[in-house]
Amino acid sequence: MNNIKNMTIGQLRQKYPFIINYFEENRLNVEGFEDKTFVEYLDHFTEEEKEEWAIDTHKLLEDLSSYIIQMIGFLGLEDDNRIESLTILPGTDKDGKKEGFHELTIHKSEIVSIVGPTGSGKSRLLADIEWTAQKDTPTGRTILINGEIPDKKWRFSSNNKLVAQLSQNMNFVMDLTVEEFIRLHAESRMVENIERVVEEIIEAANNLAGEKFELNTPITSLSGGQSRALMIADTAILSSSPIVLIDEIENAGIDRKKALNLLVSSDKIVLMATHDPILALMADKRIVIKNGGIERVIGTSQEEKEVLIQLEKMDSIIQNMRNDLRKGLTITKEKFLIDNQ
Ligand SMILES: Nc1ncnc2c1ncn2[C@@H]1O[C@H](COP(=O)(O)OP(=O)(O)OP(=O)(O)O)[C@@H](O)[C@H]1O
Repeated sequence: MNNIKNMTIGQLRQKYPFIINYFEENRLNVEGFEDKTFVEYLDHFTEEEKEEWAIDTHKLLEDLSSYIIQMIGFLGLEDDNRIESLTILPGTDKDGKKEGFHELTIHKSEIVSIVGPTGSGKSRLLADIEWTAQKDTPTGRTILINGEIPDKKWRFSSNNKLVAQLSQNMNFVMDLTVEEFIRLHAESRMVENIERVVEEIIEAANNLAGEKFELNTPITSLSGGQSRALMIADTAILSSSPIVLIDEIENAGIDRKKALNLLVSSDKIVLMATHDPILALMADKRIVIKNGGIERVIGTSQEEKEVLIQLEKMDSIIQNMRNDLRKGLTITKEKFLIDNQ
């Protein structure tokens, strides 16, 4: 909260859209001062003006902080920037044996992949994080937020979720168009410039999806890949959740690299369970799960990053081939010969 004084009015309005009401209530016209801090704005009044309009700068500044704190409390919103890290403390594997790591802390803008055989417990780890487990799940793990035991409110608040889940089954049942869906979400988040957000989300989603869709497309008629793309764009741009959990993004028919970049660029902690080598190596670290327990945590090496570049080339060949086949074209050797040196 200390940095309110250092934020520009534009930044304040973006972070706390309700703040326009404060300016209105106090009959302060801040137009044209978006690049100035609130203190700078108040300083622009002359002594005569302050007297004439009874402007008490000191009080206005103090009231602004209280107003923001009260509104956040009232609306059940949280300052998501407060989340800097997520820590996993070990529990036990399926045989009750202690897990093979001491503690794992993941910071903002980090991507961690979760690998392991089918049924080994990848989804269970994501579920532990979502529930902010406190030795009260089958694994006995403990989840800390910013190094501390998190408030239980995270578990139950629907408006203010710690975690956004992007799961394989993204079947919409609501009878809404894409635009109505985004608007509804934007309104519930009290976004100021809804039009802009709607535009941004549809653009980002179409950038991820193979086939473009329109604002008036009913969400029930989106393909699996398109609804995935919409949810990822919506989560990156509009969700207040600082942690994103992804279970199996691979078959979604979207540009996986762009999707991850979009999520990470919005300062989120991203954890994804995956069987896909490209996604596994794109992460900064990977958690290896075996028999229900975290066996080890591996940092992605420089050599692996180099292999990843090759893998991405191979992948783009496959993607192009897929697109050509979809378009009814034939496959030629020249176009798809892999240069393997
Ligand atoms: N440490 C554990 N102790 C007890 N049960 C566990 C543990 N870890 C996982 N399980 C259980 O094992 C089962 C399989 O786990 P899970 O569904 O997480 O596997 P998965 O790795 O996600 O599989 P897939 O790759 O098929 O999606 C679940 O019922 C889960 O609750």
